Amino acid sequence: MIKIGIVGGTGYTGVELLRLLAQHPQAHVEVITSRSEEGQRVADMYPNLRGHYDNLKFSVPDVTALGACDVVFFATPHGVAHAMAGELLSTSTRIIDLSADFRLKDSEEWSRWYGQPHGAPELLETAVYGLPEVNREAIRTARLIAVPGCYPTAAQLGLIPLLEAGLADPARIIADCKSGVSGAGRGTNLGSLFCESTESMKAYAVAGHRHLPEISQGLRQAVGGPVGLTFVPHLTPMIRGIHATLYSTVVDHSVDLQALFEQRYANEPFVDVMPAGSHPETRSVRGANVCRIAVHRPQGGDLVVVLSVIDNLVKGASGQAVQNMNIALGLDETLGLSHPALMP
Ligand SMILES: NC(=O)C1=CN([C@@H]2O[C@H](COP(=O)(O)OP(=O)(O)OC[C@H]3O[C@@H](n4cnc5c(N)ncnc54)[C@H](OP(=O)(O)O)[C@@H]3O)[C@@H](O)[C@H]2O)C=CC1
Ligand SMILES: CC(=O)N[C@@H](CCC(=O)OP(=O)(O)O)C(=O)O
Repeated sequence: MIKIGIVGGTGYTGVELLRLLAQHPQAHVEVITSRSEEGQRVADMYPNLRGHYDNLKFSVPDVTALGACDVVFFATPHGVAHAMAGELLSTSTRIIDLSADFRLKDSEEWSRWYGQPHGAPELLETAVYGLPEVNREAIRTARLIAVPGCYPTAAQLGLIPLLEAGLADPARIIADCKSGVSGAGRGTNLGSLFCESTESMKAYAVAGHRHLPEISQGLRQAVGGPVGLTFVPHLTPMIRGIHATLYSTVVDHSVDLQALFEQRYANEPFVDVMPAGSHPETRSVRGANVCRIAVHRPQGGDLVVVLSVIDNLVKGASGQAVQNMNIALGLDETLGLSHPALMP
C-alpha cells in the first residue's frame, strides 16, 4: 500500500482527497493534519467518510511523520508548502501541492500576484506543473508536483489544441469562466454565504485575477511565444463546477476543429471531446475527474468558441492531484478515479 500524508485535511480539497483515496485500491492515508482539529476523528467531522476512515485522527503537521509517507499532499493556503517542502524533499517522499505555491515558474511574478515573497524559489527548478495532458513524461519522475488551479485547468485544456496547432490567434484570447462557490474554500467568507451567493451571479477580479498569469504561462508554452489573454471569472450559485467559455479567432479555415480536438485528446482518459454541436453541462462532471469539451464555430465564421467544464474540486484540484500521484508512482493513471459523475 502507498503511505499517504495530507497537510490541511479540513478544507474542501482535503475532504475531497479523502473521498477519492477511500476508493483507491492502493492508497492508505496514514497522516492527516489540522492544527485546529488536532485529536478529532476525521469521520466525526465528515460523516460521509464514516466506515472508511474510522480510526484516522487529525494531528498537527510534523515533518518526521510526513516524511515517512510515500506521498504528501498539501491542501493548504498559499505559503504553507513553501515553508515545508524543502525539508520534506530531503526524505524520500514525493510532494503533490494543491496550492499555487509552485505553479508559476517566475518567483517575482508569483510575489506580485500573491502579495508575499516567494518562500522557496530554489525549489522552482524541481517543481513540475501537474497538467498530465501536457506534462505526463515530466510527472513520471517528479518529486514536487504543482497541481494546476481550477480555472487554469478548464481554460488550458480548452485552448491548448488550437494553440499547439497554430490555429488560433494567440494575440486575442478570451476566457470567460464561471465557478461554483466551493472554489472559494471552506473558510468563513462573506461572499460565500448562502444569502450573498444564491439567486445571483457576478463577475469579479476583472482587473486581474491570480489565475491570469498561470493560464498565460501554460498558453505561452503551447504557442511557443507571447499570448494576449483576457480572463474574467464569475461566481455562480452552484456548489461545484467550472464552466469556461473560451473565444479566439481562427487563422486557418480549412481545418476540421472537431477532428483536431478528438485527435489531441484521443488517448486522454480524463478529457471527453463531445460530439459537434454539444453544450457540456457542469452537472455532467460533478464528482468526476473529467473535463468535457465542445468546440464550436458559430455560423462558420472567424470565431472559435470552446466550452470546457470540470468539477473544481475534482479535475480542478483533488482528482487531478490523485491522477498525478498515479502517474508519478507508475500506477494505472485511472486508479480511484474511474467513477462517473453524479446526475442530476
Ligand atoms: N476550493 C477549490 O476549488 C480549490 C482549491 N485549491 C487550493 O487548494 C488549497 C486548499 O484549499 P481548500 O481546501 O479550499 O482549503 P483552505 O484553503 O481553507 O485550507 C485549509 C486547510 O489548511 C490547513 N492550514 C491552514 N493554514 C495552515 C498552516 N499555516 N500550516 C498547516 N496547515 C494549515 C487548515 O487546517 P488548520 O488551520 O486546522 O491547520 C485546513 O485544513 C488552497 O491553496 C486552494 O487555493 C485549488 C484548486 C481548487
Ligand atoms: C470562486 C472562487 O473564489 N474561486 C477562487 C479560485 C479557486 C482556487 O482556490 O484557486 P487556487 O488554487 O489558485 O487558490 C478564487 O477566485 O480565488
